[in-house]
Order: sequence, then structure tokens, then C-alpha cells
Amino acid sequence: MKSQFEVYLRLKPSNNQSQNSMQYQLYHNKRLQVLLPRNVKLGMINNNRDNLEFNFTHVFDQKSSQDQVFSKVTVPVINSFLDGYNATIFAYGQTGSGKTYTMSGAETWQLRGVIPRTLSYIFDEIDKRTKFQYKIYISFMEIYNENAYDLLEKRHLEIPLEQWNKIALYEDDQDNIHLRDLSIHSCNNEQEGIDLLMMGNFIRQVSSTPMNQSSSRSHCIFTVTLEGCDTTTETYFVSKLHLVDLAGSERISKSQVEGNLLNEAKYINLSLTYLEQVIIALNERMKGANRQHIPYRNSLMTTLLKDSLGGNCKTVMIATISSENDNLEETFSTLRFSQRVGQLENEIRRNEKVDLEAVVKRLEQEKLVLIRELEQYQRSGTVNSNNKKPQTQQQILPQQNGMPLNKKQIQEKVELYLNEQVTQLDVQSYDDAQMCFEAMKDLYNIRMKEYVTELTFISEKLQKYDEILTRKKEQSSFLEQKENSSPENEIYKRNEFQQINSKQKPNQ
Ligand SMILES: Nc1ncnc2c1ncn2[C@@H]1O[C@H](COP(=O)(O)OP(=O)(O)OP(=O)(O)O)[C@@H](O)[C@H]1O
Repeated sequence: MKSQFEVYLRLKPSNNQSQNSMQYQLYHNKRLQVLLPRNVKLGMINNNRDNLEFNFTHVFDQKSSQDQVFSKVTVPVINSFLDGYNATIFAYGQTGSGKTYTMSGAETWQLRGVIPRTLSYIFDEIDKRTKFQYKIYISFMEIYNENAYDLLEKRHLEIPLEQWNKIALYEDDQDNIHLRDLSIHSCNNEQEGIDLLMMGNFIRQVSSTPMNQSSSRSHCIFTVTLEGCDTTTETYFVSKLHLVDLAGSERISKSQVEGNLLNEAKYINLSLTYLEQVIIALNERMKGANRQHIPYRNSLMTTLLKDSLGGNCKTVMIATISSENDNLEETFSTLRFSQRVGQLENEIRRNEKVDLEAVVKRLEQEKLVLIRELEQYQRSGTVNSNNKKPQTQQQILPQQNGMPLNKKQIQEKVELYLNEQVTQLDVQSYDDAQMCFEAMKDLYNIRMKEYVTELTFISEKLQKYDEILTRKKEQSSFLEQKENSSPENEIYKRNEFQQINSKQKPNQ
């Protein structure tokens, strides 16, 4: 299924109400027209024009609340994630434009952002989806100076960044990316999720260099992994939701930094440039150019987000811009980038697997229950079923208000009696008794027919699944190995990785 990238724009409220504010018009909350100030010389802008226009899935103006952003952008994405589709929401924009405010939120609970709201929504939805069983796992990582680090490793609170374990990436022969040394945490409720988010943010702050305290110089990826099971079909699915807060997108010339900070800025610039290159390459390929190679491997971030940017993933971008003319150059850079992203589409599919053994087991049990019920029904004409408890102890008379009942009404009363929902049938005449017996005979025949039909259906289904299962078991080990290395199965290898991690830790 094709899934067009969705691109949202969020304008940060202006700090000052002076003439320095960016002048713009918003049409239907989808089209932003930015008026170009005459006195501002911007090399990148064609001076013949007095405005530039940009289109979005939706534009959130300066008055938009956190809740509005969450409902519009995130809710549909999480619903599809809970159905078994991979998804990524990433915030992109210059430093201070509101990426962290949008993704994580501000100090108060009311101003919480996309990530904490997502956790609440996921657990609320899980409670409602009663025919599914879900398990949720969380990991949280940071990419800083082209190295990836685990933000949920408690040891990182005690040691400086230089001594942190770097997350190792490796690709299997199917080009799937796997991660080593990234902890994955089981999460049973919203509070546990929030605690993990807070711990990660805390570790990130503690590790930060002086400049980081006011501005985040790293990319952050908060990942929710879901293992789901549709209990009615025994279909298992695994999906991933990446919530990404990218580092500020401003150019080095603007940030005017030196030394270590210049190094950081270079890495950020480089990784965002590589991100841009990936987007351009994907755009060209979409427009029919012969682009086999997409340069994902140029940076850690694009390697990690490979699936989000041209694979099996529903991808959403939130572009954040400030509303001051001072930042116009960066604002235009963000707006232009977002237009390119908005043209992309991914091919998405549900990451599902049927547990054939579980299906066969269930069908065998159903068949056994049906055979037992059928035997009992043949013997006594009634079936003991927990669902059919007597609702009332009152007598049901074949007569109502002294008037004789018709055949259908008698059948209904007899059915209640046979289902043990009433204890007696009060028969007052020979004709009534005759009609009751007739009704019993009819109902018995109908019920028998239903049983036979259902048994035949279950037996056929059982036979079919049995055949598939046998075929599957007979498949060569080569094919099984291939299946096991698919990205959907990454989570199942978690324990293996954790064992490797725990073996490595004492030596570090
Ligand atoms: N929409 C908004 N409404 C109110 N305040 C906002 C909004 N967006 C951002 N802010 C405030 O602006 C400041 C900078 O925002 P934020 O830290 O989210 O920027 P950022 O894009 O994440 O920057 P960096 O790239 O440095 O991490 C914060 O104090 C934040 O609370």
C-alpha cells in the first residue's frame, strides 16, 4: 500500500510584537504565503518576487495547542502503528524553533508534547482493543557527533560521555539494520513509559556539554516497539514507532562557533546534509530517474532511519519555524526542505505473521468441544453451556392472556426451555402438548444441522492449516534462516542481544 509522506508545519509564537515579525498569510490552514521584506537581502531568494508559497498537510499557527498538534498529527499514525504498521514522526527545524517543545513538551503536564501523549494514547487504546494482546517495549537513543548512545542505560548517569558504550549497527545480508548495545525495556503502562522518557531526558541533560544546555546538539530517537496478537486469528505482528527530535538545522556560518562546538555543528550539518541528499535521491527516483543507489550509509542517522525514509514505514514530518525575520533564511531552508519531503511516498505493509501451530491447536480444541456438545445433544437433547444461564425461574405458558399461541411463539418458548433459560413448560391441553413436541422435533433437527455444518467447516479449516503447517515444517533450513533475519523478527532476538550485552558489561 502506498503511503504519501505527511508534512505539517508549526509556527512558534513570536517573541516580540515588533515589525521584525515574519509577514505571512495562511490559506485554509494548508498553504503558507510568506511575504518577502523589501529591506532584507537574501541571496537565496529571487528578488523579483514579493512572496513565496508552501503547501502542507496542515499548518499549525502560533496559537495552536499541544493537544491540537497531537490529535491531528499523531492519533492516525498511532492507530496504524497499533494495527501493525511501522511509523516515524520526526521534527525538523532550526535551533529554538520548537522541535523539543513539540515532541517532548514543556515543564507542565498540560504542555506535554507528542511523546508523552503518545504513551497515554497507546495504553488507552490497548485497553479498548480487547481482541488483541499487546506487549510494548521502549528504547531511547541519542546520536551525537556521529555516534549513537543508549539514553536508558543507568550506568551513563555515573560516567562521562566519553566512556559510554557506543551503539553498534550492523546490516544483515538482506540490508536490514540491527542494533547492538541498545537496551530495550518492557513497558506495561503509561507511567512506566513516562518514567523511561524522563530518565532518558535526564541522562541526556546530565551528559550535555555547556552549549547543549541551551540548545540540543544531538538527534534523539524514542522508539516504541509493539508485539501484537490478534487472538481471533492468531496473527502476530511487530511494529515500530520512531519519534525523532532532530538537532537544529541552522548553518555553521550562522551559529558562529569554534573548537569543540564547531566540531558538533559540523557533524550536525553533515548529518542533516546527508538527510537532505537522501530525500533528494528518493525524489529523483520517484520522478523516474534511474537512481538505484540512495546514500543512506553516509551518516548514522540516515542509516538508522532508512526504513522511515523510503521503506516500509508511514512517515510524518513536523517542520518547526520561528516567526522572526532574523531567522528568515533558516525558515526558508526548512520550508523548502519540507516541500521535498512532502513529495515522497513509502510502500507500507503490515508486519504480520500467523502462528500456524497456535491456529491448529485452537481449531483442534474447538472441534473437540463441538464433538462433545454434539454427542451430548444427541443423548439428551440439551447442551450444557456456560453462556446459557437461566434468566428467570418463572413458568412460561404456551398460552398468553388466555389466547392460544401460534407455532412461532411456541417454538420460541420451547427454545428457551431447551436452552435451560426457563425451568418449566406449563402445558394445558392436548393440542398445546402436541405443538410443543412438534416444536422440539423441529428445533432438534435445526440444531443438529447447525452442528454438522459447523463441524464440517472446522474440520476443513483444520485440515487446511494442518497441511500448511506440515509444508512449512518441511521447508529447508535455508528459508527458515532467511525468515528469521527479517527486521520484523528483530525484537525476537532481543534476549540474544541482551545476553551479549550483559556478557560485555563487566569488561567495560
Ligand atoms: N509553540 C510553542 N509555544 C510556546 N513556546 C514554544 C513553542 N515552541 C517553542 N517554544 C519555546 O521556545 C523555546 C525553544 O524551543 P525548543 O527547545 O523546543 O526548540 P528546539 O527546536 O528543540 O531547539 P534545539 O534544536 O536547540 O533543541 C523553549 O523555551 C520552548 O518552550
